[in-house]
Amino acid sequence: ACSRKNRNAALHPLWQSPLTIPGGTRQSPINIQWRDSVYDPFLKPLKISYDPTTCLHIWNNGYSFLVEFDDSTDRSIIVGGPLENQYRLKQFHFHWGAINDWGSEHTVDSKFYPAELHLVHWNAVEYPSFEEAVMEGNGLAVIGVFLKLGARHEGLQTLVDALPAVKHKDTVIEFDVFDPSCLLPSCPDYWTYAGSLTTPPLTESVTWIIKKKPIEVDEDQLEAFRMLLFTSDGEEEKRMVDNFRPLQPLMDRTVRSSFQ
Ligand SMILES: COCCCN1C=C(N)c2cc(S(N)(=O)=O)sc2S1(=O)=O
Ligand SMILES: [Zn+2]
Repeated sequence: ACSRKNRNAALHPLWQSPLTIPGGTRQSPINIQWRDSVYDPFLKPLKISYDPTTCLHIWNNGYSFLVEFDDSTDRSIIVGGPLENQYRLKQFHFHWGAINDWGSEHTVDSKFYPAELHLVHWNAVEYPSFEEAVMEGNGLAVIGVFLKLGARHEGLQTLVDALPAVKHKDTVIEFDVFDPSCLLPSCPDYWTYAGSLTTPPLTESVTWIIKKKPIEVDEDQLEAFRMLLFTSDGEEEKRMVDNFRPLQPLMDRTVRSSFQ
């Protein structure tokens, strides 16, 4: 069913139409209707322990910029929350808009934020590799954090200062110490639901953990994201903006909250 909201979502050239995989019953992103979310008292607090020295590099993959981590050991993990196992940090990336009125993938009560951070983790307890975990229903756990316009974020600035070096698609820069927990809000509250990757292969393998509180970044920091390019060096320049997927139908899913 193509709800009114879907028609409003910016249809990005990458998504000629709201792409859903045939038979997809748990696609992401979704609108989180606060009053329809169900408080689950059995949800545990999410425990996050990242080792900043596992940070490897920043990579412009032509869709977003990814900060990738060494996931060969359990040095950077999350556990608890809705998760049965511990999950290893693989990478984090962002989605953002051309202007501040939109840019996030998830919405809350149909409100878009100017950007959204995704911290991608995989279930290394049950699966031998990230590639295999991507194909399994409980293979991935992604923490989503909304970014709102406000004060300058000092932790993010070290990342922003490196972005000019990865302006073009398929450029990489070494980035060897960064603690992504500085990008998380201090409030422990989150929503959680069963969903999918929001970019191809769109596999339905993600336990989403969406933080209720946004972090604040300033206009210059959002503009730094917008000066990245989708295109390689030498190609006609296309600014990397609006790299978010349209909202997908909730179907037979319940969004649970860790808070009342
Ligand atoms: C074998 O690997 C297949 C590629 C999987 N990945 C690529 C993405 N585009 C991607 C998007 C993700 S998102 N936007 O749903 O967090 S997570 C993620 S990912 O897990 O890092
Ligand atoms: Zn993402």
